[in-house]
Amino acid sequence: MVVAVTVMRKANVVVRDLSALEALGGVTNICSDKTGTLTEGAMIVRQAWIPSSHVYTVHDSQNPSDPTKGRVVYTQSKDETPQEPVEEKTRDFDKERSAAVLKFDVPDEKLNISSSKQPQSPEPETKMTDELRAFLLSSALCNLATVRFDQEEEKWQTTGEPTEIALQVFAHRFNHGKKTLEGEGWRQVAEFPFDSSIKRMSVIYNAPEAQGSFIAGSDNSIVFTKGAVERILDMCAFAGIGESQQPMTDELKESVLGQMNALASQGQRVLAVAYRPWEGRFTSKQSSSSSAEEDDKLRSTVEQNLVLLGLAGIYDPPRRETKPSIAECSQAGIKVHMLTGDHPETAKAIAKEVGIIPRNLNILPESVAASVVVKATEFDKMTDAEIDALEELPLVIARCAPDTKTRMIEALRRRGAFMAMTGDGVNDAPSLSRADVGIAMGSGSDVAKSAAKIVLTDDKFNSIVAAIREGRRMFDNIQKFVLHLLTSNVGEVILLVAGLGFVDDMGFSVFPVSPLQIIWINMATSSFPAFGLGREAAAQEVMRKLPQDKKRGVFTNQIIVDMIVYGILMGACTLCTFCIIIYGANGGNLGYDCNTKFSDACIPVFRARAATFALLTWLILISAWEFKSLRRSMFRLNPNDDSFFPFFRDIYSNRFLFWSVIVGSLSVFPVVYIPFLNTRFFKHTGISWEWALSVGFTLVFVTGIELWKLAKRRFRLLEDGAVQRGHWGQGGPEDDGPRFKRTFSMSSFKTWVSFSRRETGDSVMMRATTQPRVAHVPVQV
Ligand SMILES: Nc1ncnc2c1ncn2[C@@H]1O[C@H](COP(=O)(O)OP(=O)(O)OP(=O)(O)O)[C@@H](O)[C@H]1O
Ligand SMILES: [K+]
Repeated sequence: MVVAVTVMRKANVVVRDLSALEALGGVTNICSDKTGTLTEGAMIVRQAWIPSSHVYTVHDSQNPSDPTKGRVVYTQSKDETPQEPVEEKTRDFDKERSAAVLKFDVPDEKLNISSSKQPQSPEPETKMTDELRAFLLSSALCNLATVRFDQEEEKWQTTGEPTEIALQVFAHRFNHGKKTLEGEGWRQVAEFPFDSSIKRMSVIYNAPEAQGSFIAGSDNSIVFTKGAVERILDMCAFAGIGESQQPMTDELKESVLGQMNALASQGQRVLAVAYRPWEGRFTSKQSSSSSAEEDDKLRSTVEQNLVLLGLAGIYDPPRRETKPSIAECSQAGIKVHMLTGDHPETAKAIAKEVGIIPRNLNILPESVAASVVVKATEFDKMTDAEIDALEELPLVIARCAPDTKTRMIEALRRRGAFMAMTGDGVNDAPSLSRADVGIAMGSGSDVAKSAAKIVLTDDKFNSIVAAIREGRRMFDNIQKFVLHLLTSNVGEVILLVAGLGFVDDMGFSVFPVSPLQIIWINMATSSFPAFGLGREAAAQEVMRKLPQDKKRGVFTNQIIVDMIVYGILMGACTLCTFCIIIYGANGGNLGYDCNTKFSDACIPVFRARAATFALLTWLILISAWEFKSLRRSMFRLNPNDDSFFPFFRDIYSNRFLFWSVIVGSLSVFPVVYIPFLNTRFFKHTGISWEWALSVGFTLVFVTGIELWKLAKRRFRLLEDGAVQRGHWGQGGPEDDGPRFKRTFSMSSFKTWVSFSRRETGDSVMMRATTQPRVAHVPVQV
């Protein structure tokens, strides 16, 4: 366990409760946040849309905190509906988007070379307009993030939330950062902070003399608001400023929402930016109200009759490691759900990118496809019975509130799932403590951290998967440890109970092994190999089998049957050795009072004991090597290793186990031969030809175990459940299109051919509605 915790520290996982790590091994469902966990958490404003005016697009920016990198171009829209230019952009952007993931870590020099080679875009460079200025004012001022150039370190430093940093950096591109503006005389008079349940934030500013007049009268304060589009839009009465200002009609609303969908379906988080001139000066008396209720009332009077200034599309690329980790989960029989505060379209686009849902939802059966992506409001409206009636729980829940997370946990629990839940916010604490395993982000709030059992210092999703692998390894090793312990106990009990039948002339039962021998074996020799088993590395297939059954725990059928089979084998081997020496070689001479004293009459019994003791010790030690794998041969632990005899390398890979077995085996000799000690305490004596029996039966034992393992493999006895990947495997390459373009080989070509054949025409529909495709992943073959 301690070993495991140190390993996990290195993997950026802090385990606050040891049992949590083991529990993680049994997780069947992971509910993950999006921002920062599945994605980089480094956001860039990619597009800004200003009503009936312009679309600004940021190109070639790889560093999310550096406003000097990249260039901004805009597209003038002549039409009233700005749909068209953006659609043009979409193609261009798509290219960029997939590239963005790859580009993020590339050193700047390299990027500059490649970007300078690109033909210059014919699009006009940006010029400042009042509309843009108003948009920037609101983005920069309704914002708690800071962006500054650190002269000493020669790089851009940012603080604050990624969403806000993105907007602040965007404003900096036009020299409209908050610092600059406040330097010009903008003064904040009130703030209504962001809250993830209302998903918006507002501030009130007083403009410097004459500066604010282009959007408000010079004596007025100005309210700046930003937040989730649907919410802000409902509070807007107008869109645009100056001559192009329009009242907010249903039609206009539709068009803005359409615009938002266009941005969101590219995976961008879309924020609406708005403002409102306040009648006269907003005084601090109004803002320093006493009760929370009055605060709310004030807030709702402030946040109404707004003027929409534009939309900002903010992109947060998925982490490169996310998709493979999700695929790993899927192979391990673990489902990944995404619970995000973002808009459904954004959530859907990102979920597709990381492989939580298939790119083509049609490959799912209709009944499932309908509920893969749901909005939290829909989910919250459903009754428990309705949720339980769903064929599958949603994989993506958008616009998620903290309560939704708790409901999801309960729904999962009713289905017998064992779930891990991530969270970072203060109001995630209830769901974190209610989940079977709560995982907090290192960057998250302290409340979340103290409610969670596990903290990810690096926030990354793949660290969760690493922790699960570690949990499963621990579980496997505990199983091996237990099997080792119980097998030796069963063997000893069989030997001792059968030994009651060896009755000497006085009518006493002669012990086939003396009490001190047993104690010596249990304490001195067999405990070290047992610890050694606890340090075994993870088997290759730890992440290819179903999570352990929480109700069964360590005692699976396989462990119980193995324990009985190996225990009987051990008991039989040791009994045979004793019997051969007493009855075969010495005519059944059990001597006289041989349990207590050494005499010439007891020599046969003492010699038989020595041989039995040596054998028992060796069997227990060698079984530790055998239990490195429950199903694979000790002589071929790694099926992919094609060296002729990998035995010594495999055995030596766990040094501690190796040496404890070797030293333990050799310790038999002094124990048997040291005079006085042997006859007086261990009640055995030096032997000669009997060694052959000990060695021979050790070989019999190993052969027996190998045969049993072979039978288990051949007849698939006592297998762990195979992972059924259902309709579709998460994170899989299935819907990535033809894969052979990237790595062309004969076999990949064959799979592609069979894949495209399956995928043509109505066979898709057939598969979707009739036969779920099931991929069997064999376990421990
Ligand atoms: N600083 C902010 N100011 C105003 N609105 C914001 C701000 N940050 C986020 N939003 C809006 O609130 C929505 C949800 O944000 P929230 O922070 O609750 O999501 P999240 O929990 O960070 O997302 P995820 O679950 O993906 O990590 C965003 O989609 C956005 O529309
Ligand atoms: K979050």
